Amino acid sequence: MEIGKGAGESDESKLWKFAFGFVDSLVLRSAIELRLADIIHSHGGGPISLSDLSSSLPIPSVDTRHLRRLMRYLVHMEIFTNKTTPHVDVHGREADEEERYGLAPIAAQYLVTTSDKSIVPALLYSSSREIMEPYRYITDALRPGGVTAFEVAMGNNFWDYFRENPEMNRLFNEAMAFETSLLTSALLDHSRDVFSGVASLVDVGGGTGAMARAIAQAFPEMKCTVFDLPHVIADSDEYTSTPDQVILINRVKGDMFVSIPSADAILLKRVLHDWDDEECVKILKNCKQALPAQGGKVIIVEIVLSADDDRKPADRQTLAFDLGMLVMTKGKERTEAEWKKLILDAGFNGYQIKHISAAKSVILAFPHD
Ligand SMILES: C[S@@+](CC[C@H](N)C(=O)[O-])C[C@H]1O[C@@H](n2cnc3c(N)ncnc32)[C@H](O)[C@@H]1O
Ligand SMILES: O=c1cc(-c2ccc(O)cc2)oc2c(O)c(O)ccc12
Repeated sequence: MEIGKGAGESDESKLWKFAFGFVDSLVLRSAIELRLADIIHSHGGGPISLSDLSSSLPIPSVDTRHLRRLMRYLVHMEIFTNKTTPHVDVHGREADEEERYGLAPIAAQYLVTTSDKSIVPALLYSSSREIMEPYRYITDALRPGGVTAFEVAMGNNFWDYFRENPEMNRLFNEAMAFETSLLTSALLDHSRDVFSGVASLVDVGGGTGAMARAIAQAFPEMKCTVFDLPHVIADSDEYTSTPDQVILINRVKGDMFVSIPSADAILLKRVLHDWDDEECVKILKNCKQALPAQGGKVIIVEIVLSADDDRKPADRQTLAFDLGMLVMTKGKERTEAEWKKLILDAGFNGYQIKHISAAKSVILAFPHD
């Protein structure tokens, strides 16, 4: 313990933790690549011996002493559990002690790929080279002139890179759809009034249509359309079926900076935070053009930063999202005053904000009185 410090962590150990913060994400990635949670799950949830685990891995050979060290770290992260039991040899004699591993609750819920709550696509995406490497160039993103850290690291802008890399396009779309699945019930249960009575809706930048499908399922009379770039729409399914319903949505390819299909309501979920103010005003003006002459609304689902967030570092996740936008795109998270300015600059008449979950809000922008 440092002199003058309480019983808490020393400043030095805090700094070491920051310095090696990437280790946890990459160890988790290795656990996913090795399908450790799936193997233990298919072994009845464990416990499974180190030798059985080792012989079930999707790689041809492994040094079990190395695997044991990886498992030791994952047990420390509380992803897996471990027990040491005496190993009995073929003659019934007690030989060496043998490590056995089980799934901790977090792995059983989120890391088994067949679980409804599997977070595996989002973890593979966020620990990919394409997403980790740009963070090494944050300093470059501070220069005036608009080149993002992603462009410096990957040699292309974020959206064009995905267009040219189908595997990353698929991973990004899957990660976005996973994020949507976490928010769907909060959005539909707590904001039913926002959608009820709407005859047609276009989800602009709606990815592969996870949200449009959830809305179509909750409001079967509504004509729902997902609108996105051609390579994203090409990665989406035409329809999905539940045991009692076939959910059909329209899928339209296009560019929101050019024009947007007409509808009573336009949804923009986590789209505007990818763009600078001038680009957001352009997108919002195109949305306004797509709305009817009377009524209509734009439904924006985004983070609304509290005005003094830079003095409240407790909400680190929100600040990390904002930095993520700085690193990947030309966007940012915004305060209510910043949202108000964008909406009014795009020619809308009024707005209303509803808080829906810890991180997200619904901002309704109305074009007419
Ligand atoms: C951060 S993702 C959000 C996806 C989805 N709305 C969600 O919340 O999961 C932003 C989306 O905007 C789309 N996008 C980017 N540029 C676009 C453009 N010019 N026209 C239409 N969509 C675009 C991307 O392909 C991507 O699907
Ligand atoms: O690069 C990203 C990553 C995310 C993301 C991935 C997985 C999660 O569980 C949460 C967020 O979100 C992004 C996003 O919303 C965006 O507009 C651009 C890039 C990313």
